[in-house]
Amino acid sequence: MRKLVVHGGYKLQGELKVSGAKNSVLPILAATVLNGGLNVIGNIPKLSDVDVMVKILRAVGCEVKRENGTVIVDSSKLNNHRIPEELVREMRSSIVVLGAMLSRCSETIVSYPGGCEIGPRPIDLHLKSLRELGAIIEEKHGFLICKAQKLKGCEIQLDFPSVGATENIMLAATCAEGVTVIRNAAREPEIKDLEDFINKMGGKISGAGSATIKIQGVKNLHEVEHTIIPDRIVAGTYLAAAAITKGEILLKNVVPEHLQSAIYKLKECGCRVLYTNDSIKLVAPSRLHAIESIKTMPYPGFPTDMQSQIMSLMTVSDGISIITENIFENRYKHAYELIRMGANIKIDGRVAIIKGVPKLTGANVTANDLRGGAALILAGLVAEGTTIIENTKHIERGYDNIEEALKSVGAKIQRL
Ligand SMILES: CC(=O)N[C@H]1[C@@H](OP(=O)(O)OP(=O)(O)OC[C@H]2O[C@@H](n3ccc(=O)[nH]c3=O)[C@H](O)[C@@H]2O)O[C@H](CO)[C@@H](O)[C@@H]1O
Ligand SMILES: C=C(OP(=O)(O)O)C(=O)O
Repeated sequence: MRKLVVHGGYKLQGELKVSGAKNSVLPILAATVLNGGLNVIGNIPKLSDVDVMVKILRAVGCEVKRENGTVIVDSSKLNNHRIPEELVREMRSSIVVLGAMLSRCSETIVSYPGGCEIGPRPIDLHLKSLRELGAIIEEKHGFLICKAQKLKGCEIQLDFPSVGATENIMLAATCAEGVTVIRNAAREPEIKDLEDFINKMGGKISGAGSATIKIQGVKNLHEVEHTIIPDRIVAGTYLAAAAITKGEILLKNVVPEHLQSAIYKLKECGCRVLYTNDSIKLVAPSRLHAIESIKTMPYPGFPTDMQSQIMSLMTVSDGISIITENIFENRYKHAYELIRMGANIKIDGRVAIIKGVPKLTGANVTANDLRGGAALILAGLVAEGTTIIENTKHIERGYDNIEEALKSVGAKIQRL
């Protein structure tokens, strides 16, 4: 099992370029099966989740070439409708291949998806919506056997603005007969990126980024070239890393607009944050202030994917901070690891109360999920002594070489 060793106490200073967004690249790679042709996609991050999605595409018959940061997918020879179970179980977002495959094939078989353990992650909204579009889905022995002769556009009201369900509907409805309208759709920037990608291949989608998305089904799609948007959560993590070490950082290749809720909280804890259209500069204070209330919400609210990292900051802030995790039921496993490093945190259901301490101390800790792992790196950067983080495979799902990035701005961190 791989480990990261972090020697604390070094201020981060310098410039970092942000990689492409995991949560954009995964549904966009799934969308490459739609056109039955060539897809050239740039700004692809090196992530284990991307490796899994590429394996899924190859398993269904796509030809996939990877050259540096570009992936070229030729989906013209799709010849298998069964998605290998071991791949689907490796990550949650593999479920979006369902909508894309149903658009291309009259039948597809997938298992229930896996992913980080951050609480129950049902797919009822995905299945209900796909059924409303006309898919017949049987659930048997952990598999979903899905059939669709011709999907038909319809009006779909989501009970919750689920990111994955919104994407699955967009993918399935792209070539459906007639118009589909999604109400209470997710508004994340990655949804807009998926809309842009599908439209570039000839789809007719409008409204992404708002709560109502309209998809006019089309008969034919063509080849496409696209560049993935920067990862707002990676950007937020780097800003938090600079903040916790009392450092100063300039991020390039970033969309500040996508990070407004995180920037707002970083300012609330005393950081100076300046930005242009595609860069953000953060200057940390000599002591971070506590934040009275952080509540995770669907975009544009504070992202659940930044909750763990902001918690690390709060452990060494001046005062008491309160976090409420509204999206996932069990996303506080990192808190127990932070406590091993000297943090003062009380968890009560969805609420975490963090009393800032003057210092953390290095310890042996375990990354139980992706962002929890990132939070432990941040804590390690400021802790006295050495922190050893085990089980880093989760971190590799979402960060493209995080240790090299942090090293380049002054962190002392190595992989064992
Ligand atoms: C690959 C990707 O884009 N992952 C992101 C996506 O995950 P994902 O798409 O899985 O997240 P959703 O927006 O679907 O989930 C949000 C909430 O809705 C619930 N739910 C969802 C679907 C469903 O059918 N039924 C249901 O009850 C979930 O259990 C959760 O409580 O959005 C999450 C919330 O911003 C982020 O943390 C993930 O990083
Ligand atoms: C929870 C996350 O991802 P996924 O939905 O892919 O598990 C995340 O990116 O923090």
